[in-house]
Amino acid sequence: MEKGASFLFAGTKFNKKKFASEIARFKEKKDTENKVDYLNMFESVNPEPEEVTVSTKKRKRKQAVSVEAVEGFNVFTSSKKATVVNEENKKDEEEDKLSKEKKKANRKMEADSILRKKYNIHVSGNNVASPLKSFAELSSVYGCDSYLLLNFAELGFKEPTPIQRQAIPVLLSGRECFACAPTGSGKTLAFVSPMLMKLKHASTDGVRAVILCPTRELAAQTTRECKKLAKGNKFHIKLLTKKLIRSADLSKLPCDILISTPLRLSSAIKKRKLDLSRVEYLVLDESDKLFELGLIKQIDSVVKACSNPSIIRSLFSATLPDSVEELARTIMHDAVRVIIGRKNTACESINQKLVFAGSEEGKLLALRQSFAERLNPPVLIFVQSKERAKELYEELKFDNIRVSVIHADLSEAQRENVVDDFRAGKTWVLIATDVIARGMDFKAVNCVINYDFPDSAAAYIHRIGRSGRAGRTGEAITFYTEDDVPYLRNIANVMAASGCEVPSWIMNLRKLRWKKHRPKRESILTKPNDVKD
Ligand SMILES: Nc1ncnc2c1ncn2[C@@H]1O[C@H](COP(=O)(O)OP(=O)(O)OP(=O)(O)O)[C@@H](O)[C@H]1O
Repeated sequence: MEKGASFLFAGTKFNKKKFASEIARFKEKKDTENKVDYLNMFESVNPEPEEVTVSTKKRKRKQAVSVEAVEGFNVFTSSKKATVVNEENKKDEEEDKLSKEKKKANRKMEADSILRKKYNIHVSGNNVASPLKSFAELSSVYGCDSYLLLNFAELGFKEPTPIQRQAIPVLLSGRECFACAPTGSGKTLAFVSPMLMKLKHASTDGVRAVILCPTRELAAQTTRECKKLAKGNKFHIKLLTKKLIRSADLSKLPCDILISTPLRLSSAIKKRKLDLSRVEYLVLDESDKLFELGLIKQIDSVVKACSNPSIIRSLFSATLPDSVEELARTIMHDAVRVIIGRKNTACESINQKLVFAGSEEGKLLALRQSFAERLNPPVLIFVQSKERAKELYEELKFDNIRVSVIHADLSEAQRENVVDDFRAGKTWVLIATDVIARGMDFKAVNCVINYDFPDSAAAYIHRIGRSGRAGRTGEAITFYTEDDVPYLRNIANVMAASGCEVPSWIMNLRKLRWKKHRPKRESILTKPNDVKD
């Protein structure tokens, strides 16, 4: 049979030349009819619903293209159509991809918010990185070197604490950060680990990261913690001491991480001993303390000296007043705010009590009585001045308890020894001023006694936070006299917010705007100072 001839005419001789024009007309009509029929049929059999998923649409278009290709009529029309359909397919694929991405993003957002709810993590800011499910994610998601995870394991850290879950990914994602989390909740690791991860290896390119701490003791402790976490990597981690400033040409000193108090660092900057223009990370630990009036100039000079435009700054504290946040925002870019639990509250694992002692003499009696009944060392006692610290030490040193004292009149070495002895359990009771109220991590302090009423709610939170650390329980006893009653309500609010019982009469007191409360108190000494035993 001749190619293209109809089956009906098989065996019949047909003069095609003679009937050429009719054939052409007939064929043309038939083509169109066929096509219309086919399309009509397709539309009626498969009416497209108003809302169809992108993939069903695509399938239909694919079917349409394949049927047209089999029919083989009008090559130009169908190839043009195929191009249009191909473009539509491409668009569909893109839409498909976008919708999948959107769904994935929604699922991620849901999972993030479930995790945040579980750990009482509150964040504000755009595109905040997901909280960590485990430390293992540091390696699977962020490519963390194995030494760091080994160090966590060696230190017995199995799970990240809530602040670590959120602040670490925020910092690793290159964002600046305000972080407020309870005392003893692992903030140090939360800012040191991302720093170590980002710095990757030791270098001799000058200072690359700076951590500022309000006191020498805290700076020394943070240096030790940094070194423990960096074990296995050869980072140069330096505590800025007077000796170091005197002895070394700091500009040539290999130093990846420099830890200092603001005063020491700003004086080294002033003497042009230090170049901080390459600093990539700046952490202000106990940031609200650093932003207090006395330190603000020094902080300002450090912030200015860290002039690298891509620097990442972060602020960490257990207390973060709005005024400090406002001030800090002026120097930070697009910072993420991470709050664990409620801002400015005490650690919930501390059992807090208020004790009316009547007078100064009453306080000493109450203290001796409580030690006679039950002394559960280590115990930390806070007083409001170094003079009072010395007086209380004089009273207690012959009481057959291993007591020691720390205040600003001791030399750096003496202070270090006192802290070491207390850590080692050689002393049971340590009398202190607020110099060690912040950040100091004495592992298992069982009880904090506020012998003198604290001068602010923040001071209260930090003082009692020396116990009940890393999930342990602790006890806090606050003595008060008539002089302190007007300020009781402020402390009672902190107690109530962390779930402690407070007598209703205290909650009914008028709330005072807190001024620094350091009333002049009668001497603690029961004997004149010059009478030697
Ligand atoms: N993931 C973890 N698991 C268990 N313990 C941890 C973990 N991270 C840190 N710690 C331990 O918790 C204790 C408190 O940590 P850290 O001193 O960093 O607290 P902090 O939040 O800075 O407290 P503060 O507000 O008083 O300065 C330390 O002894 C530390 O070793």
